[in-house]
Amino acid sequence: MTDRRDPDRTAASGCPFASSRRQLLLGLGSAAGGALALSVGAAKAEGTDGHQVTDAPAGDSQQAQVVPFYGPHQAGIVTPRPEAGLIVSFTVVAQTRDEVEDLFRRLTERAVFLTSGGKVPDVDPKLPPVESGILGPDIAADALTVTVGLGSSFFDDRDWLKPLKPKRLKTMVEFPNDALDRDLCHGDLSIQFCANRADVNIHALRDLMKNLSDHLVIRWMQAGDVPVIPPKPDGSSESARNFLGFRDGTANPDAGDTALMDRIVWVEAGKDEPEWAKGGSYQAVRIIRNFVERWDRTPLQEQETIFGRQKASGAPFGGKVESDLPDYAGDPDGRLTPLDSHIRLANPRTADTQANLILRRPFNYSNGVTKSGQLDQGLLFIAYQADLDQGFITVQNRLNGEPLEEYIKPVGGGYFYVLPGVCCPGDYLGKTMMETLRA
Ligand SMILES: C=CC1=C(C)c2cc3[nH]c(cc4nc(cc5[nH]c(cc1n2)c(C)c5CCC(=O)O)C(CCC(=O)O)=C4C)c(C)c3C=C
Ligand SMILES: [Fe+2]
Repeated sequence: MTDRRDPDRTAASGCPFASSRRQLLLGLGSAAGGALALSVGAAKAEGTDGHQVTDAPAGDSQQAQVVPFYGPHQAGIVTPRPEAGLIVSFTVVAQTRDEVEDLFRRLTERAVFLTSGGKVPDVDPKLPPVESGILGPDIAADALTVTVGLGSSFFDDRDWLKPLKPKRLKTMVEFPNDALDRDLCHGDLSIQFCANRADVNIHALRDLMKNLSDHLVIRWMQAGDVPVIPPKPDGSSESARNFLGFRDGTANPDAGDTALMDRIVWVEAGKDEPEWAKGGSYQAVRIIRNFVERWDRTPLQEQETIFGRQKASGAPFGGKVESDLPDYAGDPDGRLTPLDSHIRLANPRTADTQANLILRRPFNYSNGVTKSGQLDQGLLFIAYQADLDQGFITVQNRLNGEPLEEYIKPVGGGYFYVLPGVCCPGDYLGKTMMETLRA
């Protein structure tokens, strides 16, 4: 276990987490492996950012799982990915400094309650119930995380905020294979909900909608899920499959590696970003439809060539198991792994392209059927990086024109800046930003 405390924060913040050990997440080999640590009843595990995953005293072990809200970074990024995900994009009505501060304070207050769980207060039956009631009178945390990001328009539409905009935050523009539906794109504020069950995410959303209706209006949303696969008896783990039948998450950077996450995911002090943004991260969201009927009629060999991996095992060509590494240096002409395969374009594994690593946290989605009778299924792609240009945008530009494009169509999404974490009671989301303005 390594102690990688951030000396700046430890000294300056006085926050309780700052002096706690930031252990590696127990048994966490990858983001997918992390999900295992959480779901398979690890009574207590600590993420790379000081978020301890604990079991609360009541409820069954799954429902009682708490991913603490407080920490230098928001939870829901390097913390284990549970089964259900939901991204909601909002238009923010709040305009003035006081209104925006009120939004952040109340959003923080609700997120603290929802992510820790508790009892719904009784109310005079002549009044409307305090909340939806869809989880019953005892709210279980169920590993819920609530991760808040801000879109470019949030800064652009408020003159007083323009000077504080994160350097690389911009409005997502169309890539060549995109067919973006503007009703499914962008937004002032994003909330990523992740939990063991979809109804926990919906409950949290309903709570925020009820309590923050004066500040937030939903623009679009997309839910998804991904099975959490328990580790094998020998301790090894396998990634869940996407709706094209391939294991997805295999080569994701290790979310348990603090130094790596500090380099590729978190905006740190000293980078050319506003000081307030330290501890945050860029979030790229893409709703990518999969043409599954066409895919299911494509020969297996062609499918594998498109991805550059074996479908059954997830192993790279020439390898046996999912965790084997592809050897591109020994295959410069792409005889084994085609140069235009998805994995080779996404990560050519050269010294230079180490700067383009991203942390993926995708979910599969199924939205029923289109008007023309095709299954409307795909990938809710979510990725985090310290530098949006070097990360998602560079990787997507390398993927432009890839053979996989015949089977996928990005239709929505957006870019957001995930706010730094909330250290402790009294702190609130966006406080560093708001205090910069008041200074
Ligand atoms: C711009 C970033 C990426 C988009 C968009 C994207 C879409 C997408 N991916 C799959 C399926 C797989 N992706 C895999 C690996 C992989 N994908 C990206 C990036 C994007 N994918 C990266 C950086 C990597 C890792 C490459 C590496 O380091 O070797 C894989 C292989 C297994 C894995 O490592 O996860 C699959 C399968 C789909 C279906 C999709 C859009 C619908
Ligand atoms: Fe991919």
